[in-house]
Amino acid sequence: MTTTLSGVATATRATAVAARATDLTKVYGQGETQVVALDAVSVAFRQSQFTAIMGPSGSGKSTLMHCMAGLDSISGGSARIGEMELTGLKDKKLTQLRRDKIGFIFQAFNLLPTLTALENITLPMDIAGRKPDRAWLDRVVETVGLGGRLKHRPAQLSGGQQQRVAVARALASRPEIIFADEPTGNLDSRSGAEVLGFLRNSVRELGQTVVMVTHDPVAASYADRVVFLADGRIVDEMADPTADAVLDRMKAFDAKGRTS
Ligand SMILES: Nc1ncnc2c1ncn2[C@@H]1O[C@H](COP(=O)(O)OP(=O)(O)OP(=O)(O)O)[C@@H](O)[C@H]1O
Repeated sequence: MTTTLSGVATATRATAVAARATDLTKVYGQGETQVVALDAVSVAFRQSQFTAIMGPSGSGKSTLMHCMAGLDSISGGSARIGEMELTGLKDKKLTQLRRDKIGFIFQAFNLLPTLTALENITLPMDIAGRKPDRAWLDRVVETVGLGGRLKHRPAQLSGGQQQRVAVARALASRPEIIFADEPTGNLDSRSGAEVLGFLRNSVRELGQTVVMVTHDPVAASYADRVVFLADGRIVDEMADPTADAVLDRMKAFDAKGRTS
């Protein structure tokens, strides 16, 4: 049994659910222009697990992530972060929930150019007026592996290093769950591998929970589990994925249509 920094046993955390969708439905528009982006999706994301969400373009990956993260409203069913039900939460509570319980990583790194790497990492907590847990921050920074570059500004860092700063920023407040939307989409394959390795370490060594949308079977192979979406429904999932197995599954979508 591995013990995380907090002393919480990973084995215990692994059985708990960090986020859950139950019959989650999202409909955009009305009448003839109506699009059912999510069609009664039920899925649980366990703590200390790295999940990749894959599927053809337009299958609902980003919508699922946005609804789960409280960035978009829900048409039906429910979305929960930990024990907190998102439906019906007022804007202020939703903002608090996003700030306190959720970390975000986007394709664009979204770092502030005038701040150093370290200042960028602690910025969300500084804004919230919260002191970072020093031991945790040290551990995150160590896992980031930026060495002597913490005083550098974003322009002095490579794309991969900048994205690692963004990952560390998402981790700094120790959120319940991190949602990453194509985090390696702007990176070359070497830098992408660095960032993915770091994300995986944050799960294995720090006990974090990560959900990542990706189009890339190699990126998905870093995850513990892949969930496949097609036409707004979950059509399959795979444990301990390899890039080849994921690629084969994606090809099956093309060969048999989206609802295979
Ligand atoms: N704001 C919106 N208004 C109307 N329709 C939308 C909106 N956002 C998404 N959709 C539609 O919902 C469906 C799912 O979109 P979504 O972006 O979640 O798919 P995706 O799997 O993330 O696609 P991609 O891989 O291309 O990013 C698509 O048919 C899309 O056109």
